[in-house]
Amino acid sequence: MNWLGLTDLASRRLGGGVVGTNDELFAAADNLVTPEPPGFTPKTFGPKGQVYDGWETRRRRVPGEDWAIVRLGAAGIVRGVVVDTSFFTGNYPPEASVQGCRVDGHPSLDDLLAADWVPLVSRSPLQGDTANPFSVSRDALVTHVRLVIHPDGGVARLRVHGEVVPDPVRFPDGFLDLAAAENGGRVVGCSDLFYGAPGQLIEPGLARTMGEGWETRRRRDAGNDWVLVRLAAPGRISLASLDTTHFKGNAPGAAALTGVDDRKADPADPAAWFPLLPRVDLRPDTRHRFPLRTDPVTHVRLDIYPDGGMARLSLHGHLDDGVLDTLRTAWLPAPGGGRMR
Ligand SMILES: NC(=O)NC(NC(N)=O)C(=O)[O-]
Repeated sequence: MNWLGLTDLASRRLGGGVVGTNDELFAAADNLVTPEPPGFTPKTFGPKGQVYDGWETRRRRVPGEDWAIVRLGAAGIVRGVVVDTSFFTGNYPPEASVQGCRVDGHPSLDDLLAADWVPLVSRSPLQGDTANPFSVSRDALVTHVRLVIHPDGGVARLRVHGEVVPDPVRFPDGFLDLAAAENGGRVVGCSDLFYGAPGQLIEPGLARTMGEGWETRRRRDAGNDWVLVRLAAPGRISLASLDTTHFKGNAPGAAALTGVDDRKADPADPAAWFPLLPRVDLRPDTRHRFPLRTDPVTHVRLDIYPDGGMARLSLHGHLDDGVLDTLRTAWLPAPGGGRMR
């Protein structure tokens, strides 16, 4: 499995955050979950030393290790972790390990320190100034991860790629945005990502700028651009929102939605796809809402004509029969009040 293409569960864009650390003298652990790639300006000194875009602890003078605990923006099953030491050359940690835990609700740092942590990445060597990838083979639903560096040093980013398992308490009636990344939706294909990543279409909230959407290059042929979303779960869509906010001179002229149910047909077969929203004109800089009434689908394709940019795509609807029960089962409290054994 190419787990690098899975959602970064820790990303600040989904609401991930650093809950605590034992040391961040040189650089704040909060930087670990910054979505943008790390940067570095050499010979830039603040009151504590060279400024780094990452988490950096002081040089340890007693035995031990340093740690930072990250609350995932979306709970799920971790398939791989990247410990990115970009720009840390003479001060990267020689080794790291990662653990996960599940604590439901809104735990304090003390709750988390007392949690039962399970290994996700065993103590492993790191390289400096490198995105160090580690695949994870444990099928555990986790809400938090702990990065431990042995014995000290700096890490620019921690990426925690995995499959979102949405907590059904968030949608008691089974009605949700089936495309949303925080619910488990994922962009699995697109025609063009020249100017902006298509995964941004399904991130939470409104795009603050054109740069936070998906934008294709100007097409000079007869074709059209498209993006393919694997929904969080099978469901019937009743409201599609196609948001061209910020795209004033480069909104698509029109768009259409088609869908497929991969439990009944092969998405690779073009004949399996059926219309959800027939081709409709779009306006620049506008949040369009289209009421729909669809059969259950697992994948949705957005076609834009001929090219252009979109800020957000949301597809609200009801989960198909049985899906809510499956999610409730996944989230049954673990023995010991929700803590994983
Ligand atoms: N030049 C450095 O980066 N020195 C140190 N770190 C910072 N941030 O200044 C260190 O000792 O790791």
